[in-house]
Amino acid sequence: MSSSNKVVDVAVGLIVKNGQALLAKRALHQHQGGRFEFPGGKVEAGELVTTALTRELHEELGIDIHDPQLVQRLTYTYPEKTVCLHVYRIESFIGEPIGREGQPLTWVDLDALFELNFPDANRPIVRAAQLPTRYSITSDLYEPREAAIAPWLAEIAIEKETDAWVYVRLPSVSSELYAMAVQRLSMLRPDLNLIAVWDAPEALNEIIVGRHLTQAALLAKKHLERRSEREFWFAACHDEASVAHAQKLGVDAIVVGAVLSTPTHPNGDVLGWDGFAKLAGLSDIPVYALGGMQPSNIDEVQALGGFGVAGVRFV
Ligand SMILES: Nc1nc2c([nH]c(=O)n2[C@@H]2O[C@H](COP(=O)(O)OP(=O)(O)OP(=O)(O)O)[C@@H](O)[C@H]2O)c(=O)[nH]1
Ligand SMILES: [Mg+2]
Repeated sequence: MSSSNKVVDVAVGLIVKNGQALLAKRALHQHQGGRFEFPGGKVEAGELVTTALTRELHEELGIDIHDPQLVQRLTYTYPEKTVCLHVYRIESFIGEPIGREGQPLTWVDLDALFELNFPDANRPIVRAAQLPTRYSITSDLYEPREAAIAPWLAEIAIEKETDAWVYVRLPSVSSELYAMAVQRLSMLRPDLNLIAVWDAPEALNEIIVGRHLTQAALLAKKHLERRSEREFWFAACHDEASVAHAQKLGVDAIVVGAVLSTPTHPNGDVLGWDGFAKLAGLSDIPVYALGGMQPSNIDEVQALGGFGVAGVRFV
């Protein structure tokens, strides 16, 4: 293999403060010059990726970072070279960032990142930057009829935190009733980022942020057609084959479980923490842990290579 075929590992910092990300502008003479970038740089031979991240952000910005969280590993082939961007979210650092190499810096609202000119590899980073660390799931209607929507809404209205991402999971209902429930929830709680089941009616596209594939639907899917760049796809994965397929398909994040047994699924197949760590390690995209998870499990989940927690009842 000639050296030009080698994958260049790059440590990339998604530095977030007050809902904004720190960007630099690449110099014109650089690869993908003149475009915005997330600060970072090449991993040196024999260097740990996190060591490279700490070094690069110190060299480029003069800051010392704490507790970087792996978001994704993104491989992209440019005409000139192939890069693997190891993207870490950083919310804690010491020092005020300055462009120590003369590069201009700016803070940009996370949802405005979609509008900017980044290196071609970066589109998935912009989407991943929007993802929450909590993936909330609804309980089902108590029975599959319209009258059950009102009490269901009342529960959700008090249960879900402001701006939560909520997967509307109603396995028992028809698609008409499903659409009605999602529409009414979106009117009652316009702040929520609603995720519909993968085959929900197209009429919901205006009010949802994305769709969720069950593992069976994921495995049956050969292509993923994103309706817009801002449409997020999630998929449930319970084994290695589904984790691999989700990545091949290009979904944005996966929900892996069941990590622990729960009252609602007492006899289901349980991965345990070891099983979760194994699947999370195989994933280059963000992984949510599902099954007996609470927001307080986030540190444990992230220590095992996960990104966030998923669950029906967060307290
Ligand atoms: N830092 C950074 N690099 C990116 C991004 N997206 C992307 O494709 N890259 C690519 O990753 C590669 C390495 O990044 P870099 O040029 O920052 O490397 P570096 O800091 O070590 O710079 P140097 O080699 O000029 O000293 C470049 O080919 C660059 O185009 C991004 O968002 N941030
Ligand atoms: Mg750099």
